[in-house]
Amino acid sequence: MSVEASGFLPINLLTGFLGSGKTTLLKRILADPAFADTAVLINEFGEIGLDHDLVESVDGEMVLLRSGCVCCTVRDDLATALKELYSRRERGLLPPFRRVIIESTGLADPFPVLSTIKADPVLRHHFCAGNVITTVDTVNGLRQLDTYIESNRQVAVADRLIVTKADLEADSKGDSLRARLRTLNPDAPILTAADPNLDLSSLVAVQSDVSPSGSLSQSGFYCEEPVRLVSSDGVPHQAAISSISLSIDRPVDWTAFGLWLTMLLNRHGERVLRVKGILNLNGEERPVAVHGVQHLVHTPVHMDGWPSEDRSSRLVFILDGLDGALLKRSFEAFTLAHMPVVASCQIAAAR
Ligand SMILES: Nc1nc2c(ncn2[C@@H]2O[C@H](COP(=O)(O)OP(=O)(O)OP(=O)(O)O)[C@@H](O)[C@H]2O)c(=O)[nH]1
Repeated sequence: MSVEASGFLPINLLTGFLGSGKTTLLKRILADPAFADTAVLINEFGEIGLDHDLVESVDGEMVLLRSGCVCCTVRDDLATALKELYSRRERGLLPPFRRVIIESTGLADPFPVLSTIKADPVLRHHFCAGNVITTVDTVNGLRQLDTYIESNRQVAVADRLIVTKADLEADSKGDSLRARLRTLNPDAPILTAADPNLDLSSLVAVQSDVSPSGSLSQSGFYCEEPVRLVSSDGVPHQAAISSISLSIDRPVDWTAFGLWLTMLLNRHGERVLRVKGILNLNGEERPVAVHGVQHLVHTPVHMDGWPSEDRSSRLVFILDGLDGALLKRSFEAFTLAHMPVVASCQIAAAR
């Protein structure tokens, strides 16, 4: 039975390690009119969620994007968020979206996400599995696969693997990454994000045959026996991972900030898994989005405007074995002298 005939709403899981390009790919999908009837759930790690804003939405937990897509943030319970979304659609409170894309956190082990959908009888009644799409960063991907079990799981479960940032690396590194991906997941097509002809429809696809129960066999969504992958030292890495969120309510000096970030990543890049933020810079009307992944700092981008009334600068760091309190103190010392910084640390729970 075709998906349309089945009445099930397909769910695509968009996963991939921290900073590997999930939101970038999501924005590309949502910008395509063919996907205007999409609902997006963004699952965020860190106290200050930023992806929601970086998709250029307005504030609030659930918003209607300019493209007509629905976007909301999941902080606690994925099953509840999906049911709420479906219920609002049925009651005519949301447009009749025809698919859901879940952007997982970069630290997520995809299996619990997938089994949440499988295990819940209500969800099984309304939703079916679309492709699991996994982004892998050419610059940092091999090291992340060497170090983080979650990265291996994200690759193993994929129906489509998207290699990102190939434009920033030599071809030989891209070739090594592809070879590694092939060993972890021999079946999934490996596609390149930089390819202007990347067929988004085949990414956001659904297996053509949907059984009435909604169960699908090919996708990792319905994997009964999760693939067992063991990290090199056998230690779960989540234990050392923490996040710190910094919020600064006065404009930031770009030069001082840039110097501080460069020094931080030069010294501790291995342990700064991700930094992303929205900055209110001295002399700038529009906010600037900054992104870093380990030693790599991406070119800062001026956003179209502030996503909400909040004009404070916000930064989220995800750290592996680096003390967030020390990082905050260093930030204050370098960039803000004695300006107040509101910060909080939390221990990560990979979802
Ligand atoms: N040059 C280049 N930059 C890219 C590519 N894909 C993503 N980026 C950049 O990488 C940075 C991180 O991209 P995001 O899309 O935010 O990554 P993410 O996986 O959503 O990050 P998290 O949600 O924090 O895990 C941004 O600065 C992007 O512009 C790519 O193919 N080439």
